[in-house]
Amino acid sequence: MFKVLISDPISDQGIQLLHDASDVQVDKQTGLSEDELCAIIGEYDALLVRSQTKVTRRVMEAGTKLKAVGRAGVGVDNIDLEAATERGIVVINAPDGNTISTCEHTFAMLMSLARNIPQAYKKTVGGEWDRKSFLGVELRNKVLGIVGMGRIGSEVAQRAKAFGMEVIGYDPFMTEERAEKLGVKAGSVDDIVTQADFITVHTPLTNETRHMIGKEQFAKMKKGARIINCARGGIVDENALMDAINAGVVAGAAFDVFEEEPPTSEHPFLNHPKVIVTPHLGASTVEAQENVAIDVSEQLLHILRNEPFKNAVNMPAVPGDVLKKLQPYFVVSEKMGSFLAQITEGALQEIQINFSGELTDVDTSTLVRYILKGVLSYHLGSDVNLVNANHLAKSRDVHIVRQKSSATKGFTNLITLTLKTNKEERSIAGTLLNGYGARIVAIDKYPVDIEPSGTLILVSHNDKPGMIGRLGTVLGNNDVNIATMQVGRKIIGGAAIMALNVDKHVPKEVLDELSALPEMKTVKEVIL
Ligand SMILES: NC(=O)c1ccc[n+]([C@@H]2O[C@H](COP(=O)([O-])OP(=O)(O)OC[C@H]3O[C@@H](n4cnc5c(N)ncnc54)[C@H](O)[C@@H]3O)[C@@H](O)[C@H]2O)c1
Ligand SMILES: O=C(O)CC[C@@H](O)C(=O)O
Repeated sequence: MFKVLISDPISDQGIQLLHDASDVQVDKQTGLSEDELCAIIGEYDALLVRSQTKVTRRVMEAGTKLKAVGRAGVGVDNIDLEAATERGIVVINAPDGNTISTCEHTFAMLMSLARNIPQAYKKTVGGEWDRKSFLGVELRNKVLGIVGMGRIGSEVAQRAKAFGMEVIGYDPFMTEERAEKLGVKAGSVDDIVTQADFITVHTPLTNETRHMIGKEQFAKMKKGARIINCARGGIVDENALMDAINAGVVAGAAFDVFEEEPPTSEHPFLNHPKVIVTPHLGASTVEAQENVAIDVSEQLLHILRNEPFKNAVNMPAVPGDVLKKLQPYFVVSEKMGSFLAQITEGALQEIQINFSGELTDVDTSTLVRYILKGVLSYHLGSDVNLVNANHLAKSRDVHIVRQKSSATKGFTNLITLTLKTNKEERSIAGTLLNGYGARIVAIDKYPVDIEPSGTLILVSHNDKPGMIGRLGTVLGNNDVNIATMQVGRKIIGGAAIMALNVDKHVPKEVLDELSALPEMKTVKEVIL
């Protein structure tokens, strides 16, 4: 008999499947502290949670029989995936079940914002018949900017079109063809902030998306724009938004999610007449809660019964002998993918992966997963893992070309990656040097020798005297210390690159100052 613990309020209809299973005993205990959960989790084969239960490393360690953790929802921010992977615990989620509810909540917020419904309701029930203060705006012929055109963003676009809105969508994975299929105009964040009357964000929270709608974007924003966030707190900079509202640039905002949840009673959104809020209710519908509970219950049953399952968000099992050969390449593979994603511009179309030398004789599909994880995490954040990396690439029409060749350019092993986007094609090669660890040995076919770790600056420029000095002066003036530096060129005076390991994160203003130097082409910061 398998024992399943449900530790958050989850739809009873959704978990009926577990109740009906003759080989499963279901226990429900909600509101447990970490200590209380640790004290009982040792008896259970599976744990089913929503977002309240924090499934920490301690909980995983106490769960000595635990085979699976199921999250009835999308975000797995409350589950320590690394600890689960280390202990061989499969973590699954329900990525599709609450898409429509969250999309509809976004629209409810958008319309409430356009017509001041919460503010008008408050006054009316307070006894005031105020028909002057709440002049709204129509949606028809207005521009909606959608940042993040995944599951929810695409559904929002479809509904906006039914309201006669013009939609501009931005997503690094959205090609012109997909935009056309969805009936939206593909634009940049800049296009959205300068042209949109309503802006809604639907990305995960990653290093790249944190504060992606911030001070700089509000400074360029179309006057009177309205902002909606039903994705994750922190994608829109809350302080910068308040300043923009108070300065009269932004006409109003509707937020379901906050940088800190729940927000404190002093949070400026809570009593501002132009801001409307809900307590993370995007997925709170009968249907969504039933859907996610059904999806996750089905998969938990498969895992417990040792049957094939889907929606795993952590690592697949790798046979021991293969693991031994591949393990030394895991980190370099992922870092190479991340490196290349960070320096390549445009919508991703193809990833070419070539293994040579001693890597030609082994099944490298796990390394492919690490590479894809590195590439895709840059855009999709912590939602990407070794189990779903292939699927995510495929579902976004990213073509993966795997090759093996004997040409090693003198190295015992070599991994060469090429990313093709709608704007450019860039490549890097990396190796594991016996006794010296991982090295990037070529960038766009320029030979280099770079340790893939920490913070790097990658510069493309024209090979002219004085370039190194000018760059060093700008970094020195801004207190950025250079640890190592590599210069690569093919011909004297031609195109060249510089790669620098620096001791700290380089502020955007400093990167802009470097980009403005004569003969510079591109300057990118890479964080590994
Ligand atoms: N409020 C709620 O209750 C609720 C419910 C469900 C989901 N969510 C959240 O909504 C968000 C979207 O969920 P989804 O199911 O549509 O996810 P999804 O993975 O289908 O879509 C996210 C999209 O964001 C894009 N993206 C990543 N980085 C980007 C960037 N820098 N700029 C533009 N686009 C970028 C990705 O390419 C992807 O297409 C997630 O943060 C999710 O956790 C909130
Ligand atoms: O209501 C919930 O369970 C959170 C929903 C949402 O944030 C998710 O990530 O699925």
